[in-house]
Amino acid sequence: MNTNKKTIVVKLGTSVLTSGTSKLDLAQMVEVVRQCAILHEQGHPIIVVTSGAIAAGKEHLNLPNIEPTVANKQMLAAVGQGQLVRAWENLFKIYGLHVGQMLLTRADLADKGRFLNARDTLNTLLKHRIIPLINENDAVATSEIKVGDNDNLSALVALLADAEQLILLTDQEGLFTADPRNNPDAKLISEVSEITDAICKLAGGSVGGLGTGGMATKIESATVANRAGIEVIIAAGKRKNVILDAANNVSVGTRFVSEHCRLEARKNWIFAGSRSAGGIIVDQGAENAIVNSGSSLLAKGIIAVESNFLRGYVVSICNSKGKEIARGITRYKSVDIEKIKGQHSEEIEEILGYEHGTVVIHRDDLVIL
Ligand SMILES: Nc1ncnc2c1ncn2[C@@H]1O[C@H](COP(=O)(O)OP(=O)(O)O)[C@@H](O)[C@H]1O
Ligand SMILES: N[C@@H](CCC(=O)OP(=O)(O)O)C(=O)O
Repeated sequence: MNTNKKTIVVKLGTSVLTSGTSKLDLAQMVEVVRQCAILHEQGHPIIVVTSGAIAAGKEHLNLPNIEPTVANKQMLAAVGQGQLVRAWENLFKIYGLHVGQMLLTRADLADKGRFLNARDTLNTLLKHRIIPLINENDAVATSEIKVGDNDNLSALVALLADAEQLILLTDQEGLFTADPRNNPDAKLISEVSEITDAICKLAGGSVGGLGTGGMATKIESATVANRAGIEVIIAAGKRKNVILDAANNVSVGTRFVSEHCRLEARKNWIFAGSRSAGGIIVDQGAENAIVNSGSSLLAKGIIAVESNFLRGYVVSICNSKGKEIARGITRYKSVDIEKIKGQHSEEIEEILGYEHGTVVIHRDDLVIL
């Protein structure tokens, strides 16, 4: 991919999608779609994290004042998610674009194997130039497996997509020195270079009754994304050309600059975040390909597997002398690798009865020592 293209996650809060009313604001949504379509046309992969299912459910059932119990919210989400996606689908269709829905929970992102499955789906949608539309799977998620708010979910999606930028669109121009709803003198903070305790204390909850988490969860989101080297912008959804400006580095809202290099952050995660769960011994050809040519690890070059591990685990890659040469995230569990080692990639499906792609460890998930 051209290096000028950046993967951008755009998160829309309920406050933006409804413009503070009890209905989806289609005029506001089409404006978002127009901007996403321009960036898409320029070749930037765009992912939309959309709230608004519960609001859409209330609108569809005409129950604006229904009690917000867990059961009611799950019912509203079950009804509203379809309405929400249909609205997005019809609007993106104006620009000749397809959308693909992904409903996630924390469990999908915390489990290593499911994380890879979700990442594969996301990448395949992007490869086919389809706009992923992501929301939490509210209809089935209970508090134990929920992320709980789409600000944090969008940071996890940005990590999943290895995005460059996360744009959180809300009903305020950005982070203020105090909640502007009840502090008319509050000032907009245009740039945050470090998320300190003082910054966290400025951010209050949601008082409008539409959104979840307010500014506090947006700061949590920015913390997670910044740590992974992803820039975060909090800005007003209704500001003209807000997405285009944010993507083109025009000053808008509050920008959280990340000092971490994305690649370094990923390497740190592969090293520090997870202990190696086992080892894969490779032949000389595979060693050369990985170390000198930046290639992925194929089954063909694997001689042996040590210890038991599952798909998604971090494993060591060792040469035939037992020296660790790299570490990476495996797409196949050890028992599968045992069966496919030394074989051509095209044979994987026939041997296992399924496949998780043609490589055992993708070069993006590999760190050379
Ligand atoms: N320091 C702050 N600066 C800006 N907004 C704040 C701040 N503290 C709390 N808020 C509140 O956060 C709200 C936005 O969050 P939320 O209601 O969850 O909306 P969304 O649906 O966009 O996620 C604002 O309407 C505002 O009242
Ligand atoms: N998943 C929920 C929204 C949860 C949420 O975080 O809302 P918001 O603070 O408006 O982004 C829904 O679709 O209604």
